[in-house]
Amino acid sequence: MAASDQIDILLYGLGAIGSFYAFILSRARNVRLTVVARSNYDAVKNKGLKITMVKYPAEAQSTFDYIVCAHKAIDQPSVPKRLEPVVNEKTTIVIIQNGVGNEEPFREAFPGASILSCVTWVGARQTEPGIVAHTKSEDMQIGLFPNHSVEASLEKERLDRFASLLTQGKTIFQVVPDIQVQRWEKVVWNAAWNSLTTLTMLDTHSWLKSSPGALPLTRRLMHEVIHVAQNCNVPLEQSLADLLIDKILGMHAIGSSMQVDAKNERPMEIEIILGYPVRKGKELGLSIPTLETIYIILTGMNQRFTRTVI
Ligand SMILES: NC(=O)C1=CN([C@@H]2O[C@H](COP(=O)(O)OP(=O)(O)OC[C@H]3O[C@@H](n4cnc5c(N)ncnc54)[C@H](OP(=O)(O)O)[C@@H]3O)[C@@H](O)[C@H]2O)C=CC1
Ligand SMILES: CC(C)(CO)C(=O)C(=O)O
Repeated sequence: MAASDQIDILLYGLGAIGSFYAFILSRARNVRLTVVARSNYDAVKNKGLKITMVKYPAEAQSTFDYIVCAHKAIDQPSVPKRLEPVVNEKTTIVIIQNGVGNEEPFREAFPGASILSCVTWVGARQTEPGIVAHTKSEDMQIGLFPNHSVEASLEKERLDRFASLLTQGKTIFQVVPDIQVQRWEKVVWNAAWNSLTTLTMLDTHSWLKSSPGALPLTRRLMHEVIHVAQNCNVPLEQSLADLLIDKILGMHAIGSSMQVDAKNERPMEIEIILGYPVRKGKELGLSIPTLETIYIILTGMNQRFTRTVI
């Protein structure tokens, strides 16, 4: 392979979703993949996978064409600093996480970089260190978080190139014109199902059947997030709430990645799923009492799991 054809990718956060997409990217031609693994470093290293593994980005001692962030968005603003040694003027950041506002700390730290923002519907879980079960569905939407200081043709080239790797990796995905629509749609879903399955420790269907108030509360919560999105100029319809409720009722009952975190007493992604919409809603003077209440209670619960991240 000519060095100029090689695409250097760093995958940051080798958990359930990171492992899934590391597998996809490892199937693409010309990709040299390096992964940053933390707690599962030894377990994965001992399996002899043909990928380069490091514990800290700086250990890679090179820069990357793409840095795929699939870590939990727990303390998002702390991550760009750790990636600084491996970012250069050609690096594109790819974010595969739930939540909204995830891109902002990266744009602030790397104002010249392109950012690709992804919403995945893959359901996966790391059952033991280094072992990941793909539990349900496979779909992803990807789009630019536009950077007006980068030429539009270059941004598109970077998007197309990454999309071609996903195609070669044989995963299901769509390139979309305004990814914020899909990010907010997914956050309406996560704000409801992740929060309510975590607070109750029930699956989605048991929660909905638990009392006559459960369905209306779920709908109210979704409507408030949609209201915030609309006021942030993201064109969602209020009818999305009923679509998402019908969607869940048409599926097997599920828990959520947040519920898994709570069961494992690990920090939960409260800020990017609830905190950002709450802050936006308050800035805009919107009435969001249900969303705010759920956010405050989950923030309290999260205190039990908060620990120092190294
Ligand atoms: N799991 C799912 O079904 C779905 C998850 N998502 C989203 O995908 C993203 C990843 O979730 P998921 O794969 O489930 O999470 P996991 O907990 O399985 O994996 C997260 C990985 O990132 C590592 N990590 C976390 N924080 C940091 C950090 N600050 N620096 C370096 N590594 C870090 C963890 O290491 P360590 O083990 O050492 O903590 C772990 O290996 C989240 O935003 C989640 O909401 C979206 C759709 C579905
Ligand atoms: C897998 C899925 C789609 C289930 O709601 C999810 O996003 C999560 O658990 O965080």
